[in-house]
Amino acid sequence: MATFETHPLPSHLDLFYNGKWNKPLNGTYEETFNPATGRPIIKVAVAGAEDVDAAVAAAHEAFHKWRSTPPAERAQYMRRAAGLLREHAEELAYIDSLNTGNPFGKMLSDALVGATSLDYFAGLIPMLKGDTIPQSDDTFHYTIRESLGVVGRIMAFNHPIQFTGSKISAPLAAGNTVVVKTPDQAPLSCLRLAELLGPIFPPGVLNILPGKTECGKALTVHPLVKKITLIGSVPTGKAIQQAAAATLKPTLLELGGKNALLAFPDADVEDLAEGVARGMNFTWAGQSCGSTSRVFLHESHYETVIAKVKDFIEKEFRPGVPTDAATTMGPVISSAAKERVLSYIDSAKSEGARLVTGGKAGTNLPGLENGYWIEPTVFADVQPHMRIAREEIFGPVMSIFKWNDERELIRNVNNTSYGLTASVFTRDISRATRVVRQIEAGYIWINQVSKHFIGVPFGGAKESGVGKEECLEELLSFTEIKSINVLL
Ligand SMILES: NC(=O)c1ccc[n+]([C@@H]2O[C@H](COP(=O)([O-])OP(=O)(O)OC[C@H]3O[C@@H](n4cnc5c(N)ncnc54)[C@H](O)[C@@H]3O)[C@@H](O)[C@H]2O)c1
Repeated sequence: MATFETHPLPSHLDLFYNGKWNKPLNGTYEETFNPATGRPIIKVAVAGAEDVDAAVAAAHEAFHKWRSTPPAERAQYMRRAAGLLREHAEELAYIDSLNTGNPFGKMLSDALVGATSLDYFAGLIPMLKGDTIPQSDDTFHYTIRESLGVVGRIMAFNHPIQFTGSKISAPLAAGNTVVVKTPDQAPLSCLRLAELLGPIFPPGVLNILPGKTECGKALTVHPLVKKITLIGSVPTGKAIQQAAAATLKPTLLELGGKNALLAFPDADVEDLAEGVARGMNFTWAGQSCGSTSRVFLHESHYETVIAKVKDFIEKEFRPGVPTDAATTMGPVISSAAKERVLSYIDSAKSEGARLVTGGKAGTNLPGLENGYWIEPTVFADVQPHMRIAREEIFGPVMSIFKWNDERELIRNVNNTSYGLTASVFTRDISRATRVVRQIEAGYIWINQVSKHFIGVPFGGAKESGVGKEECLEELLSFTEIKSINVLL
């Protein structure tokens, strides 16, 4: 098992901007916790509005040189960053599992996703080109793509190193400088990332601020921040869009979901049961925006599949020390999150849903008794009016519905203001193709769940987000088109 000795914590706990470590101007440091034990790990700086000013000024200063750096050279910087991330993936994964409670094995893949993203966007840099537009013989019209300036990137807590590695990639590739606000609850891996990657970029190009809401708000309203992006909840997305309106700042928002899995009678029940269980992402206690937390099973296989899902979950997902490579399930992020999830479990019971498995908090594992543990929980016979059917829980709680009429199924699936992901299980490709057209969601799987594929646009419909990531469109969204008209 990894330990502090084999995988040390970051040695800097301050703010990284202008190519160096800076103390927070208000002198504030706060504890960050290990959610598996409930114990504090170490105190970390909390950036305030004045620190944001200083970091943005440094990023603005660096912008003019960075945007003029030849594309091939920019790509080299990014490939070096990808290589370093890969080289240090184990250590970053260890820090993330300590600070988020997510199991080490999966955090290792997270770090590698960050590296892949840096390489992918480095490779896309040649796509930052303009057009020529035919008009008349005596004129010449063309466009160029320009970088925006300073980009603010605000992070959610569930995949800190993956998000930070991935989300700096497109804006940096497009010639922007970046100020990252780390997740409130889990800043440590981002600080280690700053130690590793910060020095390889020119000062001010990559800036990383541990901070909380005040830091996010200050970035959002700052006039020198030319685009603000968020991975977070719908209410935060709305607050950011409103605040960004004051400077007419474009936003890129990756928000929450209440995603549906639709199972048709011809689906293979073994594959389906595994897909239902895995789609809930119990490994990180259901804390994934893409989790298919609403499962619609056809009446013909309803009880059979429920029994198989229960078996699968009880065999597959067991709490354990998150830094241990064999652990398959972690806790939720905080005691507040634990209380919130438990209130949903209570509401499901009182509203008449049937508890299939789980439902309890806590674990007896030595040393983990005070962590924020909740059993993987499944409710069946859920009705559309119940709270667990309507609200994003962001915890290990799945709702199963029974259906027998396709039109009513689609109506219930779309009866939500969210629209992030969905999954359809059927062996009939014609039916799958017809059904996915009717589902109001931005990212849909057929006969699979959860996976992202670099290059395939990821982003929500309806209130689940604005804009697409992980693709060429993301790169282009960090540029602006300038049109030039020449009289010959
Ligand atoms: N669509 C996606 O790709 C995606 C991925 C992961 C998580 N999420 C969503 O994120 C949420 C869970 O993450 P969370 O609890 O960290 O979300 P959150 O909305 O509470 O916080 C997200 C970030 O926003 C900052 N913030 C909060 N209020 C702000 C404000 N007024 N102005 C500026 N910044 C502000 C926080 O400090 C934090 O860094 C869930 O809803 C989940 O579905 C979405």
